[in-house]
Amino acid sequence: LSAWAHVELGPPDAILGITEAFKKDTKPEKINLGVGAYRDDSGKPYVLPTVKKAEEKLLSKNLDKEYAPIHGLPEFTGAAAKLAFGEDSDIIKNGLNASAQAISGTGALRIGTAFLKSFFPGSKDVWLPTPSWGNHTPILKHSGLGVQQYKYYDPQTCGFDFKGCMDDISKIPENSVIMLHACAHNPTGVDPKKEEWKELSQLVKDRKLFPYFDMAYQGFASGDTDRDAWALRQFIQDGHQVMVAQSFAKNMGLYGERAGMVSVTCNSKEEAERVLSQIKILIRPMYSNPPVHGARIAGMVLSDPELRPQWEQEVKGMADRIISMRQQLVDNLKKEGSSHNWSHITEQIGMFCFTGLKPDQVERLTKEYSIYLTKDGRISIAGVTSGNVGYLARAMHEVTK
Ligand SMILES: Cc1ncc(COP(=O)(O)O)c(CNOCC(=O)O)c1O
Repeated sequence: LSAWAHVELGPPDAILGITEAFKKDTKPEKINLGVGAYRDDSGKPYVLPTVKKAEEKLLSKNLDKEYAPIHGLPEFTGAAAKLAFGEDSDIIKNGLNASAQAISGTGALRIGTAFLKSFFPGSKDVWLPTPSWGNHTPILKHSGLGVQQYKYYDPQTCGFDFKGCMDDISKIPENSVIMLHACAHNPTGVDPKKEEWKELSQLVKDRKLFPYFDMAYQGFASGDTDRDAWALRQFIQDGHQVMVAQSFAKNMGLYGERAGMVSVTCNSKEEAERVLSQIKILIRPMYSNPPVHGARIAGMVLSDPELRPQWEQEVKGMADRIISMRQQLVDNLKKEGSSHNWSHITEQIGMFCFTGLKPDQVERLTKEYSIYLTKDGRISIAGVTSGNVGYLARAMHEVTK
């Protein structure tokens, strides 16, 4: 008898399953709105010119392939910390961040939650917004933490349930961890307004909660890296100690290079050294040390005086295309004669849009129009182009009449 006779077939990943079905579809007008990766206006993946330039510069340096330090390449971690906290922040000036390069944003969350499991003095429950990124719960479970949820999205308005969120957070037991999406909430695209963030910060402080920011889209949401880090920096300014997970998958297009970082803010440089020493002890038996290529690219793009401003323009270009597609989709829905209020499509921000379409309407979009999206009505705006936005609007109008 085989040792694996008992192993069951696991459920397919919901998002990858959509891409499989999309690939099998032979209709020329098919559209894939499931994938959470940027596409240019011709529907192709986009390698940023500054990333290509950085790779050429790296190649000419004839670098070796030696191991990186357990906590990553300093030329990457230093630059990524400045991007998150701000060049002239106290955190950076006083060396108060314990930062470790991670296997992209997922790895940053995995290491950060493993650190919380071992060292967080309070509850081992982490509170997620409802809904949250599908991978948050499995990552928390892998780290042996509990998962709880607080209200966040309002299906009535397809917007932020600020009141429900505040009510739920005011009931979270003191000394718990609360996960917050720094910008471009996945899957809803719904972000709190600045005034709401300020009230959330005060309440999180009153409840003595520990904020864990997931910042996977800095620069990709609004087009401005400082604007997208505003909530994180506001919380720090309000006196919170935070943990933050960064990803360069979207804002630098380094999806498959797996460049990310986890940071913990501390009360002194000495404390940051103690914290980092324990994070390194967690990393060593997990994967020992991180991949160097993506980190070298990201570190160079962020630090090179010629590449950095160009990158800021390129990430703004991606954000602007997404924002323009949101507007064009709403304009086309109006042109089709839809009487629904679609303003949430332009009020939401980042890669994704929670359309408010019901499962049966999603079903019809796929079956009758070969438009692929997740059952919850989430569409990746990156999959919308000036070439298919008219067809998408017509189909959405037809199924919501
Ligand atoms: C909120 C959030 N955190 C973290 C991450 C981490 O991504 P990575 O590990 O690629 O950096 C992601 C990437 N999600 O990818 C799109 C999707 O499938 O919904 C994310 O959306």
